[in-house]
Amino acid sequence: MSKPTVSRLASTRIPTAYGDFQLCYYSNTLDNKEHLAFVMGSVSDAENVLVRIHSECFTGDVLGSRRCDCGEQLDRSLQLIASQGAGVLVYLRQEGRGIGLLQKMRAYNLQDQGYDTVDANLLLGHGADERDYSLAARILEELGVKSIRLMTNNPLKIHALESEGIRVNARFPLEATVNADNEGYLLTKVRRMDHLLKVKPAATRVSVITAHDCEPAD
Ligand SMILES: Nc1nc2c(ncn2[C@@H]2O[C@H](COP(=O)(O)OP(=O)(O)OP(=O)(O)O)[C@@H](O)[C@H]2O)c(=O)[nH]1
Ligand SMILES: [Zn+2]
Repeated sequence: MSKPTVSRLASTRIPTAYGDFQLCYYSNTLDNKEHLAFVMGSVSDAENVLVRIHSECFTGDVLGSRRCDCGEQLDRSLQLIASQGAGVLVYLRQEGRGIGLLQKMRAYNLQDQGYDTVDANLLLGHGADERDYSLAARILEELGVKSIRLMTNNPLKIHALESEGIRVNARFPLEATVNADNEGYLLTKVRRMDHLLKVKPAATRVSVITAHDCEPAD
């Protein structure tokens, strides 16, 4: 099967609390969703660009839900990009790890009955994680990014990007604040999804395996 392609249809300046970003809107040949890149500084032809591949989470990103760490990761990654003066946040419309908002809401109800985030997906007839990173790779290529430092705790995301031809030179951990509502969820990500987090009891910070600096991606 041929690789999907992306086309940048528009780009506009978005001033934020962290400075000015360019919001780039992409069409693509894989799905009908509005995938985006939020770019600061000069990234074309650049090596080791600081990158976040963020999967849409309406409840966490927009509503500030404390069930997950998405909103905090979004905010922190924009802050980190601004602190470096350059970087890219790719915003993929893969709500609910690819199952969509409706099914994620049903999965939340199952979690309130005691199932974990993985089993809830499986009970609904979905995979644990249905995301695809091919469009993220094509967007990074379209921006001219040569190699990246990826802000993530998810090793599968690194492998998926590498298998799409992206050079991931380093991983930058993203801390999360543990609370009573997300503690079990974070623990499941560690135990069942191999996320690189050490979850301490609620009301403390999650301490990530390598706390503050980039580490080799492999
Ligand atoms: N199906 C489902 N999706 C969820 C749940 N909680 C968060 N999500 C979605 O999960 C996606 C974010 O994935 P995460 O597993 O939190 O993190 P990640 O992107 O794999 O890894 P990081 O790069 O470290 O953030 C977003 O699309 C959220 O909407 C849940 O309980 N069930
Ligand atoms: Zn979330």
